[in-house]
Amino acid sequence: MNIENECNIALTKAKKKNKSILFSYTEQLNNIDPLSFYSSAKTLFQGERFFWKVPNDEMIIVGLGSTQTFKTEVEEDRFDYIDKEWNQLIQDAHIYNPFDVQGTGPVIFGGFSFDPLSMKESEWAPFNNALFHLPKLMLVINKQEVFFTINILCNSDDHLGILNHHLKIQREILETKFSKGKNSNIKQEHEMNRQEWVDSVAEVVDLLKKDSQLNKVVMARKMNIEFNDKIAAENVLENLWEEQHESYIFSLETVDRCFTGASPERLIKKNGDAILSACLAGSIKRGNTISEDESLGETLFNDVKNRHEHQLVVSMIAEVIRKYCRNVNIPEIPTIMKMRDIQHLFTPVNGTIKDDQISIFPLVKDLHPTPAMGGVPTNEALQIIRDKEKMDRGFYASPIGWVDYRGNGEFAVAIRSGLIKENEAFLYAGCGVVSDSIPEDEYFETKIKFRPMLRALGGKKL
Ligand SMILES: C=C(O[C@@H]1C=C(C(=O)O)C=C[C@H]1O)C(=O)O
Ligand SMILES: [Mg+2]
Repeated sequence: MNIENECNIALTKAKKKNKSILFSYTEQLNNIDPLSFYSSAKTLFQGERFFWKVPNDEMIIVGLGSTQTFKTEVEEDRFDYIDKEWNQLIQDAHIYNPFDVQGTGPVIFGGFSFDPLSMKESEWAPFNNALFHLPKLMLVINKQEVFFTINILCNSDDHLGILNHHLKIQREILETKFSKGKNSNIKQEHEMNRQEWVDSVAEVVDLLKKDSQLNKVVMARKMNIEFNDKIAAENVLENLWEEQHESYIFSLETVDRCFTGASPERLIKKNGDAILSACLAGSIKRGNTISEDESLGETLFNDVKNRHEHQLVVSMIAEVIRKYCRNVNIPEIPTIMKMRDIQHLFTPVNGTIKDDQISIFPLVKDLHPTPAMGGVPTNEALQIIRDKEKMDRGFYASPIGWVDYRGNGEFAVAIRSGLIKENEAFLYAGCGVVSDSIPEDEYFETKIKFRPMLRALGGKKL
């Protein structure tokens, strides 16, 4: 069997070098349903699963188990840390991957905390400042082609039994039929006091008015929901898939927690030397009729406050992308992106990377947080967020995504998201506050942004 021969090469290398060597083997398979694949591994791999789907379904990745987990508490350098650790592992790896397709072969999936210097809350503790899994088993569906990768860490004293063990697990999961459980019932919802939040936004508006150097601060709030029984992350994911098909759908599990959501916002994509980013900021609700919806879209497009909020994001992203890319292309005016519950101003950005040896991590590091999540200037805005928000955003509003061994990858901004922990869910929503923001309107905007997660959790009829 080819896989045995290849595994033997890795085992020999591990013996010769007297160290652990990553063995990664990719093959093409017939169709597998990604959600069933994720769900079937509940018993075996809960706490070590991830899920990723892009808006047009061109890329779906499901990872199960963890051959290696990369976690760090370092602050500023958390991006470099993951980049280095990942590079070190793949440098000596034995990789069998005959496919020249992005996302195949060994891939890590994970994300970063929003702000390592913010206050810490216990619900986020196991995520650290960065958390990535290299899965044991991974399914990748790239433009309808199905690939399956198995990753094994071979120690110097291991033998072929290690491969058989993995193949047995693989068979077990592929043969498991999963039946969807019922949604849990909500016991109670708790939001931070409305007036308190509105007041803190008003304080930020005052700061923005007083200080001409300060242009924008993104303020978020959280909602805690308690359920009668444990929440099934698989159900939430399936609901998000059905209800928010136009979004990035993601989940990242660790220990007894699952961070999941449906984000409309790409941070960065790298495919060879092609770079894509997106500016998304400025929001308005959807209309009840086509004509009301169109007229709301027009109002958004012509609204000075929202255009300003948006332009601040475009300027910053343009600067970072120009630093790394040539042939940068950014339309002069935004278009309207319509999601199920909300419409946004949207400007796509693309370019060609100048240095093709560079990985995606430095771009992620320089882009995060964009003024769609932090503010302008970044550091001043972050300090105000720490002072005024008084909560731990955890991985909310942060980069979440994947990187393959060739340095390709994609990160979305993890908004419209929530953390599920047994029978509790913590949902987050924020909005760009500028000097002409009306605090009550910003409250309403965050209310709309909670909807995708609330609906997926079986919350209020929306
Ligand atoms: C911060 C969020 O969304 C961001 C803020 C927006 C705004 O203020 O108009 C729009 C899109 C997102 O970039 C969120 O959904 O929590
Ligand atoms: Mg806004």
